[in-house]
Amino acid sequence: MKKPDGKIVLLGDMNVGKTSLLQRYMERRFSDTVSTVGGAFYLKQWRSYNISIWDTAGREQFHGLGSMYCRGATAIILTYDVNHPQSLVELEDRFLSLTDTASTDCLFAIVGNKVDLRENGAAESQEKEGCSPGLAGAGCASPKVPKQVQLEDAVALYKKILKYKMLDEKDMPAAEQMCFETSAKSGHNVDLLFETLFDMVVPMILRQRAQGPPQTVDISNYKPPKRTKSGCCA
Ligand SMILES: Nc1nc2c(ncn2[C@@H]2O[C@H](COP(=O)(O)OP(=O)(O)OP(=O)(O)O)[C@@H](O)[C@H]2O)c(=O)[nH]1
Ligand SMILES: [Mg+2]
Repeated sequence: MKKPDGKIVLLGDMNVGKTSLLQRYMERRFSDTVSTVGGAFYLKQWRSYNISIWDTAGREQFHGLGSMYCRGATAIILTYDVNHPQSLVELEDRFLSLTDTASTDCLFAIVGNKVDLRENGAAESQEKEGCSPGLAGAGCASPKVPKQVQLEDAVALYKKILKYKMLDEKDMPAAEQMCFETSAKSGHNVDLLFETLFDMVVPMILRQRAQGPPQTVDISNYKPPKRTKSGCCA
C-alpha cells in the first residue's frame, strides 16, 4: 500500500463519539458502535491526496498506544462530550502529551460532540411532541439535558495547547476556526469538521514534499571498525 500523504488522528476519552463521528463522515450513517479496541483507520481521497484517518481507543487500558498512533500526524482531533465536562479535562490531563510524537507543524482541532443532547435540542424535540420546555418529568418523554461545556472552554483549551507546543497564536489557525461542536447522530458540523481539516492538511503535504524526504544516515558504505586482539576496536 502506498504511504498516505497525510495523517489525521482522533483522540479523546471513551464514549465521547470518536468512532461515531468517523462512521458518520465516511459511511454517512449513525449506528451502534462497540468500544474501540486498539485503533483502526480509514483512507480518504481528498483531491489527489490520500489521507489516513485514525480512530483510537479512549479506554484507559489502551492509553499506551496513543502516542504510537499520533506518530507523524498532520492533524489531531481532540474530542470531548459537551455533556461531560470531565471529558474536556481529560484532553489536557491525559491526551495532550500523547501528541508529542506528531509532526512539528501538526494542527489541532477541538471537537465537542453530542450537541443533539443539549438543552436547545431537547427543548425543540419536546415542543415537537407537544410538551412545554422545562416540563421534563411532567409527562414529557425526553429529559432536558443542559449542555455542560461551552465553546469558550474549548477555545481556552486550544490556546493552552498552542502554549504547550510553544506555537505562536498568529502563525496558527484561529481558535474559533479550530473548535467545533458536532453531532455524529444528526450529522451537525461533521462534514465541516473533516473537510476544513483536509483543506488545511493539503498545503502541509505540499510543504513537506517541497522540503524533500527526512534526512537519513546512509549506512551502505559503513565499514565496522577492526577488532584488536584485546577485543576492543582499532
Ligand atoms: N446522542 C448522541 N449519541 C452519540 C453521538 N456520538 C456517539 N454517540 C453514542 O455514544 C456512544 C459512544 O460512541 P462511540 O463512537 O463508540 O465512542 P468512542 O469515543 O469511539 O468510544 P471508545 O471507542 O470507547 O473510545 C454510543 O452509544 C454512540 O451511539 C452523538 O453525536 N449524539
Ligand atoms: Mg471508538
